[in-house]
Amino acid sequence: MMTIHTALTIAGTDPTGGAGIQADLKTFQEREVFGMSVITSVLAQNTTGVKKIEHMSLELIEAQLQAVITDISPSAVKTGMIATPAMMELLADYVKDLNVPYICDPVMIAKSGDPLMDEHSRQSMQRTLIPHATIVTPNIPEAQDLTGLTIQSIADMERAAKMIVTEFGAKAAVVKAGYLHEHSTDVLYANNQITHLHAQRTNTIHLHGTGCTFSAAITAELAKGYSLEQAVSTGKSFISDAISYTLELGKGNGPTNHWGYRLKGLPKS
Ligand SMILES: Nc1ncnc2c1ncn2[C@@H]1O[C@H](COP(=O)(O)OP(=O)(O)O)[C@@H](O)[C@H]1O
Ligand SMILES: Cc1ncc(COP(=O)(O)O)c(N)n1
Repeated sequence: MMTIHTALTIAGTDPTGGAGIQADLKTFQEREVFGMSVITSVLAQNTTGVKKIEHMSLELIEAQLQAVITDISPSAVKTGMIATPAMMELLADYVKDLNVPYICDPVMIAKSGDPLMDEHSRQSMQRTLIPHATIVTPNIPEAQDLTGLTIQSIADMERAAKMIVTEFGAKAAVVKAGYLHEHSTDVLYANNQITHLHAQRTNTIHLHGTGCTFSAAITAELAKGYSLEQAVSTGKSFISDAISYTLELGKGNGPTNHWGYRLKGLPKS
């Protein structure tokens, strides 16, 4: 019988489909992993920014989790936007007990600059979710916030990735280069080793949901049983194509192309 790989995302929503739960599910589907989702916050957002946020109650989040895990067990689990310390406490117990690869995308602010997490949640993330993570996937501002380091170079990214593992207890960390502008070399620290993930930088404003998409692709590959190094390398390739085969949708900073990976080798518009 065919093995079906499954992945669960626990995150907030984006009705325009570029970020959050929607981006995660599209990515899982593209990677041929059966996607499932638990919604923590409903957002009215689009490519121009976040208009309104409503958090789900802890009871509803837990009821969603129970509904999924008592029926279909996920081969890997990912968290994205987790806005409050109470949600983090609840989820930490679940990700620990699930005992499958856990990908923690420490979402703090949207590219539009809108905050997606309470100010006082930042320390909670370190204490609750990060110690259980198979891999943490911060962008530069998130890595700075978590470690207290100033990150301006690849060497700084290496220091931050190592610190997330050695001081906060995650198994691995990949610090993403998006905010650095001069390159898109991400830095992975896993199994006591630094790896640089290079990709051509695309000159575009359409970067809404890049972090969600990248971490969802890593989740899908870990769900299939690939190693951390293989999963992050496929994730990097997937996000690079999603960015370079841009769709130019929306009135602001548009979404990436979740089927870009399938267009490899074809001319870009
Ligand atoms: N302009 C770009 N060209 C190519 N890759 C990019 C570009 N911007 C971001 N990336 C890549 O997209 C992924 C997500 O990074 P980033 O945008 O920093 O995350 P986030 O969405 O969490 O802020 C990383 O692999 C990063 O290197
Ligand atoms: C629900 C949700 N989760 C995460 C992001 C971050 O997206 P970006 O990669 O653009 O910073 C977002 N805009 N919305």
